[in-house]
Amino acid sequence: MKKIHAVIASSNPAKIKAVSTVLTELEMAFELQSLETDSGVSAQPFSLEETRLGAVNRAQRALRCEADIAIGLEGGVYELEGVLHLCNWGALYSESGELYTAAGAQIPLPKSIADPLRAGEELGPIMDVYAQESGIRHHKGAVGILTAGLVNRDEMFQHIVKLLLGQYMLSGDSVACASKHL
Ligand SMILES: O=P(O)(O)OP(=O)(O)OP(=O)(O)OC[C@H]1O[C@@H](n2cnc3c(O)ncnc32)[C@H](O)[C@@H]1O
Ligand SMILES: [Mg+2]
Repeated sequence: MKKIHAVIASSNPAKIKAVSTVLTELEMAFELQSLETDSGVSAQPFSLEETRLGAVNRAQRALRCEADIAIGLEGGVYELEGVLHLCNWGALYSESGELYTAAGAQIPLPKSIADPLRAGEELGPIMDVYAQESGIRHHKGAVGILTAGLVNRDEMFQHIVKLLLGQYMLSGDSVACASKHL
């Protein structure tokens, strides 16, 4: 069975856990490397386009370490009918240069979170103040706080990783097919 070499373009534990959980569930032989890459967008993306681009840039930059696949995951916010929403995007680049993208959960943000975001603060620290906890971005995330723990950030990213890997496996572009019983 060929071992798939995957890179996740972040050192955020919620993102690393999402990828390793999905690869483990798929019973793939894999090696997962974590590599911090520049997203090439602002620290707090403020539109669907910017959030998606952050994920794509991360994946593209992470592929430079000669992996079979590189995955970028990015959280952001965007405005819908006057309400700021959390949004999440993922991108997967295969070693042959094919790009796969997918969006994940979106959920409205309360005004007390949206106001400081509009004033230029980052969501991570705002969430820590809001929930009176520390390092929320690294585990349950805003989505975990806003769903009473029913969907934590790593679970939310797992869904995106499945959407990415599923498209990649279907494409025939995939060492993943050889590495798994598909
Ligand atoms: O180290 P990286 O990979 O950059 O991880 P990050 O937590 O900064 O995550 P993103 O860059 O993808 O997210 C962009 C911003 O939105 C924040 N953010 C996004 N989703 C969040 C969530 O569910 N909970 C807390 N903060 C979140 C995050 O803290 C950043 O300020
Ligand atoms: Mg970040």
